[in-house]
Amino acid sequence: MSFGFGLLGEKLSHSYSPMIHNALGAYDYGLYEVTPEALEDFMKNGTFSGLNVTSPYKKEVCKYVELDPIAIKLGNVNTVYHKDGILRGTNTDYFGFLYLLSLSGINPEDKKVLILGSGGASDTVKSIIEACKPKDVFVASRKKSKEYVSYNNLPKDAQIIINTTPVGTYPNSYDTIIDLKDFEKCEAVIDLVYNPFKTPLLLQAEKLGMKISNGIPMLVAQALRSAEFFTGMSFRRYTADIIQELETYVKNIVIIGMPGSGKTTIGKAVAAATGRTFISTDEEIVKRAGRSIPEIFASDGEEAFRSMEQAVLKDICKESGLVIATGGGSVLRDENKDIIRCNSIAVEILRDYSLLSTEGRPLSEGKSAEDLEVMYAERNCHYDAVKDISVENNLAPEEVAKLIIDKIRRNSK
Ligand SMILES: Nc1ncnc2c1ncn2[C@@H]1O[C@H](COP(=O)(O)OP(=O)(O)OP(=O)(O)O)[C@@H](O)[C@H]1O
Ligand SMILES: O=C(O)C1=C[C@@H](O)[C@@H](O)[C@H](O)C1
Ligand SMILES: [Mg+2]
Repeated sequence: MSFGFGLLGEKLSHSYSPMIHNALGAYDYGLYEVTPEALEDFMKNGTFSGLNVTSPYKKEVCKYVELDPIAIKLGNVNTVYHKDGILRGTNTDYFGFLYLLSLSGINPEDKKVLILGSGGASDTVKSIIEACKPKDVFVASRKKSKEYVSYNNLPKDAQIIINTTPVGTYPNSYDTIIDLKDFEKCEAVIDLVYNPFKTPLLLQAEKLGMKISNGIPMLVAQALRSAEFFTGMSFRRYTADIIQELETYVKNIVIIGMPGSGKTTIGKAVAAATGRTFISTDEEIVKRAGRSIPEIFASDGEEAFRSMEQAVLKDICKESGLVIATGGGSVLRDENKDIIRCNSIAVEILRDYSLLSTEGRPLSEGKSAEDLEVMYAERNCHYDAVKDISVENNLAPEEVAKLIIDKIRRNSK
């Protein structure tokens, strides 16, 4: 077996590591999905140049490599590299979490901290949190042991909560591990998950006014530190730029707006200008149902249509890097707002009421410009709750697309 650089783990479809490492232009980096039964052979006989290691192998891999002091202290390895003919193991997650914590402005000193999960990432996080002089640290685990609290008996007065479990990771992007309503004293939530951008846990924390951070800063900082072990070159000065580029690149661009405002037209133009794949949720509903939208409304009613729309949104919005045109009423259901926001930048298309197309659109067909203005007044708060940016659709579609791309770039700075 011959391997270059890459990420070793069991299930890796969610990982942005190849994107980060390949962006450095210094080496080729791939994904090595290996089953537990094949791990020993991979570690002993694979002639790879260097590895990152992720769940569930960070502890297991320790037996195949020469550990440095930080890996010994944490008892887990996320970076494997060759030096002086020896296969060595270190831990750059430590460095990554330190970076995340300082960027987040969350200070654990004198706070009650609850860490969810007891795997490799949990040990790393705990070691850093303990060095910050917290009031108390609790680790929640499904394993029964004196050192852990159980999920049935979590400390409800925790002030900082850190999720180190994979719960909420793509493709199970809508799963959540706890309900923050039970934690009245909680001020800040860190979720090490980075795909989706905002897990349901982070979206809830944001709504409750808590400070939040996802796992992207940690992912990028640990990757660049690993790259130093792989190549002997320094890459840290690129950390902030890569975080920003990654955010813009991986988020979907979701187009929202009134029926007939140009969501599909402009969405296609944005996809053409960026090389992204375009998907229309309405077209997907029609494909799945085998009927047109007016037919679905006529035979099953609006609620049934909205349920089909929600199922389609859930499937599409958890993907990355797409342009997604939604139906005009998709923002009306509260659950859809979170589905749209979890991994996307939302762009609202605004168009003069007199120019809105109404033909074949069950909720606006036959309505005057005045009626449509009333409809917008009723819906405006829903569009506002979801949108990141808005753009007037009063130029050629290609020009409107350029405005959107430009606004997204400026918005992410
Ligand atoms: N910038 C534009 N210039 C010229 N025509 C446009 C522009 N934007 C949209 N249109 C036209 O307006 C009509 C409605 O556009 P489109 O179907 O893209 O709207 P939509 O918001 O996707 O509608 P729905 O709510 O039904 O999904 C189409 O005939 C489209 O060609
Ligand atoms: O999901 C990923 O790509 C990774 C996650 C962490 O385990 C990191 O330690 C690993 O290097 C890469
Ligand atoms: Mg459309």
